[in-house]
Amino acid sequence: MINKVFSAEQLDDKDPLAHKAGAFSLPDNTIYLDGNSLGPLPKSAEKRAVEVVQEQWGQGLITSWNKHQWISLPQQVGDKIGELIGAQQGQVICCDSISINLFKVLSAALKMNPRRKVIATTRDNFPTDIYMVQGLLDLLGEEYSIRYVDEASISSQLTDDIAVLMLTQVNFRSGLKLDMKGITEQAHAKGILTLWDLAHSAGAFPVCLDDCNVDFAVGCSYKYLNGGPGAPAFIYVARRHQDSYQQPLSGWMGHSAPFSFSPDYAPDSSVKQNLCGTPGVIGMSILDAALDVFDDVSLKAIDEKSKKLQAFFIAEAKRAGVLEHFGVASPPINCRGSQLALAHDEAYAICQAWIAEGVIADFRAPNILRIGFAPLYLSFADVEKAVTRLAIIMNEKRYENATFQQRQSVT
Ligand SMILES: Cc1ncc(COP(=O)(O)O)c(C=O)c1O
Ligand SMILES: Nc1c(O)cccc1C(=O)C[C@H](N)C(=O)O
Repeated sequence: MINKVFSAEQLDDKDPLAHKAGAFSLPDNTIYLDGNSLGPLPKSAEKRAVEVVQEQWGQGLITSWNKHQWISLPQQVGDKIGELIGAQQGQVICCDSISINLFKVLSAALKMNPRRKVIATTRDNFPTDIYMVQGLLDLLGEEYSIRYVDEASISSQLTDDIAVLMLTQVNFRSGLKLDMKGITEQAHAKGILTLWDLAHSAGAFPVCLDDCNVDFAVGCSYKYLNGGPGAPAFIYVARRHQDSYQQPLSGWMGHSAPFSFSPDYAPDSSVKQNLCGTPGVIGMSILDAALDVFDDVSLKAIDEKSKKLQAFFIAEAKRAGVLEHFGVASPPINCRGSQLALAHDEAYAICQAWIAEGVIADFRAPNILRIGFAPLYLSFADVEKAVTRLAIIMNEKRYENATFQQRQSVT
């Protein structure tokens, strides 16, 4: 896509998103290739954190539930996220974590497809997705089971005993991006409900939940949405399912009238039913402000820049001889999300050596150096510097004999 006719400087000069880096508080002398794990701090979020703590909580006390609309934040933030994932208003709610939301949606979906007893997913799905199914199956008993389908040929493995097909659109390790529209259509043809995990999709490229006729989706906000560590997750329930949807974590915030304090649970008939207990207002307010970064940019432009950054990385890495040291564990650029996986037996040590040189990427077991490209704050000059530093590490084998933290560390 990019042949080395353009320098990093030229590419940065004509980058329509170049100004966006100014919206983030980024540390000096750090090149951040890990926004696919934890996005950096938007300045708008920093400002809101102070405001929500000092003014809304500190001064407003309990009156802020109404005065600052804390009570409707989950819907307000949900709808803002909805705009980024192709969902019309009233179908997305911000709450809890992906793991908890998976439990809610899976339980509800099984109830909606009662004659079928199988949840299908891929074995290489992110572990929590699989663990949550395993936990649910324990509760449901032997009648229900999990079935693993091969990521490379999902459609041909869809059978009419499957109740729910739970997939992550972008594989957390390889970056493989699944065909949401095609797979959803084929699942529906077999009477299967679909549940998509958008952890590595939301905020990274255009997602079209309504257009793809998806049934349910979940996702997190701490990666490409830059909501901060442990920021609340979200759930999408397609409008056509909201009447029959019933999730089992029947907390008072999902009640149709929580402040009636009735002893009997009566679920809200909207996506709001997914609320369980009191929302984490501080974290959700910070996320609300963080999402403002997307106000004047399109996901199409973000996707286009991501592809250019990735192509530039590959071109530079080839030129500097870096790629000779690695296997490429990701599919081609048009079949992957906003990340690149490079395989090497010493990937952990290489990642730590790169971090020591000011370039933060990820190691993912067993042997993947995972590189995330977040176009809102990453420049072509950053990519060039990152490759230069990786080339020195590889050519001089600087990762050998170094002592690093335990392999249990996060990156
Ligand atoms: C695909 C996917 N699902 C879920 C999670 C995590 O879920 P939770 O937000 O519950 O920690 C991650 C990463 O942390 C992920 O990559
Ligand atoms: N959610 C994370 C966390 O709480 C700590 C460290 C990393 C994470 C992650 O997001 C991991 C990430 N989902 C991944 O794809 O590897």
